[in-house]
Amino acid sequence: MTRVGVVGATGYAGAELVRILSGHPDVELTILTSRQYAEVPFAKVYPSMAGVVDLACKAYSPDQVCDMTDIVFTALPHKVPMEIVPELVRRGKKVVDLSADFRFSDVSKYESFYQPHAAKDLNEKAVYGLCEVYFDQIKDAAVIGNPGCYPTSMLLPLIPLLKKGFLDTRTIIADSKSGVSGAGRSLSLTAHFCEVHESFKAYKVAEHRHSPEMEEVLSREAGTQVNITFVPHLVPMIRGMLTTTYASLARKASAEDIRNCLADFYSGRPFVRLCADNSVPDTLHVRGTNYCDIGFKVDERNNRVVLISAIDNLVKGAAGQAVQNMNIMLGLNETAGLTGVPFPI
Ligand SMILES: NC(=O)C1=CN([C@@H]2O[C@H](COP(=O)(O)OP(=O)(O)OC[C@H]3O[C@@H](n4cnc5c(N)ncnc54)[C@H](OP(=O)(O)O)[C@@H]3O)[C@@H](O)[C@H]2O)C=CC1
Ligand SMILES: CC(=O)N[C@@H](CCC(=O)OP(=O)(O)O)C(=O)O
Repeated sequence: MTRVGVVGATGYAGAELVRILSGHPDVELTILTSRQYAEVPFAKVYPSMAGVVDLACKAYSPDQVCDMTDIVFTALPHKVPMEIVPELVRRGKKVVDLSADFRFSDVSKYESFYQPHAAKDLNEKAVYGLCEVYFDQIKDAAVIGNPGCYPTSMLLPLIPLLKKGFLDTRTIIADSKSGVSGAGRSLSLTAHFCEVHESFKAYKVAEHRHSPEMEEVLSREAGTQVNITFVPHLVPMIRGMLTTTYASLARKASAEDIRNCLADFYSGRPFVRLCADNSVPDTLHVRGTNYCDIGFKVDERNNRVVLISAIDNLVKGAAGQAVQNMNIMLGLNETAGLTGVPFPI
């Protein structure tokens, strides 16, 4: 059995990793870390895990984590992983990092939207873990920069069409709605019940830190600089993310052309589902799963395509994709641990 540790296990993304990994057939969870809950049983922090997870959290110690693991997930705030991941890798561990610290090829972009980078050499070797696009590079990677939730939901429908030249790359607008768990477990006024319940608002309009992440990947895949306008919204639900992306067509394309392009690209890929004609993705249909559901409409009057995608921000947008990356890195079945049947409602 491969031994697995989760650093930052008590946050929402970390806890979701614990949920998925505790049901994984090929790995054993050996260590969970947290500062606030050191020595506290994980099932006391998350009572739903009683009888499922019997580990107590530990304060982070690199020696202990290295002794007890073969692969480590870091589910920590940005900036913390770049301080600890280099030592883990030096000591032979594979790492899947859920923060933005290892997502950017161009470190200057990271630095202009986040902070100075303290592990530039390692960052050069890291692979962007968008599994359906970078499978071959992920197989051999020592460090994965697990994609952001908004980028995952927006890149999956766009990339196949971009690569086939269907889109006018100057016209892309993406509009996303996220559940509040996307903001993490730390207390904040923004995520306060009275501030979000019965509320629906945009935030960081055209200046969210995920825009440069999306643009870097889109530009790489299109072979030309792509700039987008991205507007995130917060909606009063716990988990789920719905993204609507609008782009002008660069050439005439029918609904059949768009469907064939998406279907070809994702043929045989277990976690991307194309919706039937005239039906649209719904966050309810992917709740708790690693699926990304994609629907689209060709707006013929305006020569535009409208793409709609739904993911669970904590699963395909974070922990599920991280486990999918681990499976690919370890040569396991890509779906191992991720095949739970969706809730019908
Ligand atoms: N929530 C989501 O939907 C998504 C999250 N992510 C990414 O996953 C990572 C974790 O996010 P999320 O779970 O939401 O965040 P949370 O705030 O819920 O959890 C953060 C975790 O890190 C620990 N932690 C916090 N500060 C530090 C620190 N300075 N040093 C060491 N440990 C620390 C916390 O435990 P303790 O304080 O006890 O140490 C906790 O376990 C982030 O990088 C986030 O961007 C990515 C995609 C989606
Ligand atoms: C609803 C909400 O607040 N969402 C977070 C993004 C989710 C996330 O954790 O993204 P990273 O992995 O890049 O940090 C935000 O807008 O900051």
